[in-house]
Amino acid sequence: MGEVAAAQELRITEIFLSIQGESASVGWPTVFVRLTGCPLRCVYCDTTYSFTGGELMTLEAILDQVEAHGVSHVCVTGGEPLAQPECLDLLTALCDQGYQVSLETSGALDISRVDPRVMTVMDLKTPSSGEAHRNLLSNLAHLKPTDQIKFVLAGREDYDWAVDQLRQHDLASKAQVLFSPVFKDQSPADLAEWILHDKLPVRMQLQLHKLLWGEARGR
Ligand SMILES: C[S@@+](CC[C@H](N)C(=O)[O-])C[C@H]1O[C@@H](n2cnc3c(N)ncnc32)[C@H](O)[C@@H]1O
Ligand SMILES: Nc1nc2[nH]cc(C(=O)O)c2c(=O)[nH]1
Ligand code: SF4
Ligand SMILES: [Mg+2]
Repeated sequence: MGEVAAAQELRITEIFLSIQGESASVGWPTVFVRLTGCPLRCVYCDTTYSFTGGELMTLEAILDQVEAHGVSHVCVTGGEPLAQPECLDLLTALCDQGYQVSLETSGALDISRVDPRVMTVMDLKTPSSGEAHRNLLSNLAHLKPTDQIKFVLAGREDYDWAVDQLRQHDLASKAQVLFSPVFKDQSPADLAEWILHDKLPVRMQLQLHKLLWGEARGR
């Protein structure tokens, strides 16, 4: 190494402005920073284009691009953002700049070192995703009441499994719990009826950006 430490770089698929379509921040104008790469392969994944490619960017260049969009909410997603260790420094730098920062993560990587100012949205992968064996249950101990535990569901088996997880781990006492249908693979109306029938303490979610714009990339 020379005298000056190498600038930290992250591999980035895209940075774009949109309406937050998921989570408890739904509806806010938000800058999305989508990190490249994911060690999971959920069968329903709507972002497979983020698995490879991307562009190396310095932390400084990312912060500049975020700032240029001029809004106060930032969502760090992917791919699996925590698969790049430098993501932790990006999250802290965004918080230091005063943004309201959320993180979308698969729940398969350790969240214990995520800056406590970040709102973490942690997926618990359902059986139909094919990746439920990757869920890191030790993450549950690191969630704050303002964080969210998310189930993305396709079919009654996923639903029954999610209800079981909810009760077994008393999830509603740890964070807000979100139930969201896999786009086109789960009837939202059926999901709503199941939740009401069981009077579950969960928030149902539809992906607002897909209602607005379909499956367009960078939205
Ligand atoms: C693309 S992932 C990126 C962050 C992280 N890898 C994860 O899985 O949470 C963001 C969110 O989109 C959800 N998602 C992906 N494909 C979807 C689909 N077809 N329908 C509904 N939600 C989907 C994921 O379950 C996750 O909650
Ligand atoms: N509008 C919009 N909102 C989102 N919230 C989470 C997203 C994601 O891909 O993680 C996402 C996305 O891709 N678009
Ligand atoms: S963890 Fe997220 S990005 Fe990775 S395959 Fe699953 S939904 Fe897609
Ligand atoms: Mg998305």
